[in-house]
Amino acid sequence: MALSVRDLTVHYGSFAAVRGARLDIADGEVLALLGPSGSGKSTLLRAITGLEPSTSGSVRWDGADLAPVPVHRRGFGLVFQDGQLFPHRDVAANITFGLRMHGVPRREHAARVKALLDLVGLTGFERRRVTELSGGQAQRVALARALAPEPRLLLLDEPLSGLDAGLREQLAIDLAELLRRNKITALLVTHDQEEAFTLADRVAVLDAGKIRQEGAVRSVWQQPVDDGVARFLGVTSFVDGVAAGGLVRTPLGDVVLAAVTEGPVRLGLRPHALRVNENGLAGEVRAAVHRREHVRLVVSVGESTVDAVAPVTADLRAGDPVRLTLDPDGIAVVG
Ligand SMILES: Nc1ncnc2c1ncn2[C@@H]1O[C@H](COP(=O)(O)OP(=O)(O)OP(=O)(O)O)[C@@H](O)[C@H]1O
Repeated sequence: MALSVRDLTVHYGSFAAVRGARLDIADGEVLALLGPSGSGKSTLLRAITGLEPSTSGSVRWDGADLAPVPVHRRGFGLVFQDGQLFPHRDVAANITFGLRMHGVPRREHAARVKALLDLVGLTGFERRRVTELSGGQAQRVALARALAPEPRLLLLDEPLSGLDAGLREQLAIDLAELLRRNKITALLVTHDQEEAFTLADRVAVLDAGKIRQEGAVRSVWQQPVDDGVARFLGVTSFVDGVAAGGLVRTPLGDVVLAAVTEGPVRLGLRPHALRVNENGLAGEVRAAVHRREHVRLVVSVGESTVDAVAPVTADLRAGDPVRLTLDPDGIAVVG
C-alpha cells in the first residue's frame, strides 16, 4: 500500500471529529472520502497531510510512519475548494512557485509550466492574470500548481464545489481522465456522490467521524451496509423481501436481482427503482415534479408512500392512477 491510515482519531478539544479511521490507497489509485457536511472528511484529509495533529493512530507511506515528517516534506500536493492562487502573480508564476519550492532548476521552469498547462487544458495561459480567470480555469491552475513538484499523493478537498453545475460535471470528467492517464495516486474529499463516482476507484463513506463503509465504487453503490449509508447514497425508501433463485418477492412486486443471497433481503429503493408502467402495482400520484430527464413522482400505494419516475413525456398530476414496476437499476441490497 502507498498510503495506510490506521486507527486515526482527531479531536478538536474534547470533540472527536474523526474516530478510528482506517484506509489504504494503492499506487495509482483514487479514493474518495464521501460524506455529509460535518462528517469529518476535511479533518481526516488534513490529518493525513499533517496540517491537523492527530490524537492517536498512524499515517504511513510505503510502511514508513509519517509522524516525524513535516507537512512540506511529505511529498503531497494539495488542492482546495478555492484554489488559493496568489492574486498578484500571473498563471506561470503561480505554477513556478510549486517548482521553486521543490528545487527544480530555473532553466527547466518554462518547459515544465508549459507541460503542466497542456496537461490541465490551459495551453498558452502562462501570462494570464489570475484575477482574469474563470472559476474553472482557476481550479485548473491550482491543479497544475499542485502537480508541479510531481507529488506522490494528490489531495483534493472539494476541488469542484465552488463551480456551477455544468462546469463541475465537465471538469470532473476531465479530472478523472487526467488522474487515470497519468496514474496519479489521489485522495478526494467530496459530499457529492456523482463526483465521487466519476473520479474514484474506491470510496470510503464517512458519517459522524466514522468510516461506515469502504470499497469499490460499484459495490458500495449496490450494497450499502446499512440504511444510513444507503440514504446518503440516494436511497429514499426501503422494502423487505425474500430472495429465491435470483428472484426477490416484495410487497411492491417481484424483481430479478442477480447477486443476491437466498432468504430474507432488505432492498433500498432510489426513485428510479419504481417506474410507471402499463402493468404492475396500482397507486395514486400525490405529486409530480418535472426534471430534465424524467418526471419525479410521489405515489401512494396502499398505506405507504414511495418515490417513482415516469418518462418526460408523461402527463401526470396529483390524483391520477398509475401502475409501477420495480427496476433493478435503482435497487440496492442493504446490509
Ligand atoms: N477548527 C475546528 N475547531 C473545532 N471544531 C471543528 C474545527 N474544524 C472542524 N470542526 C468540526 O469537526 C467536524 C468535522 O468537520 P470537517 O470540516 O472535517 O467536516 P466535513 O465533512 O469536511 O464537512 P464539510 O463538507 O461541511 O466541509 C464538524 O462538526 C466541525 O464543526
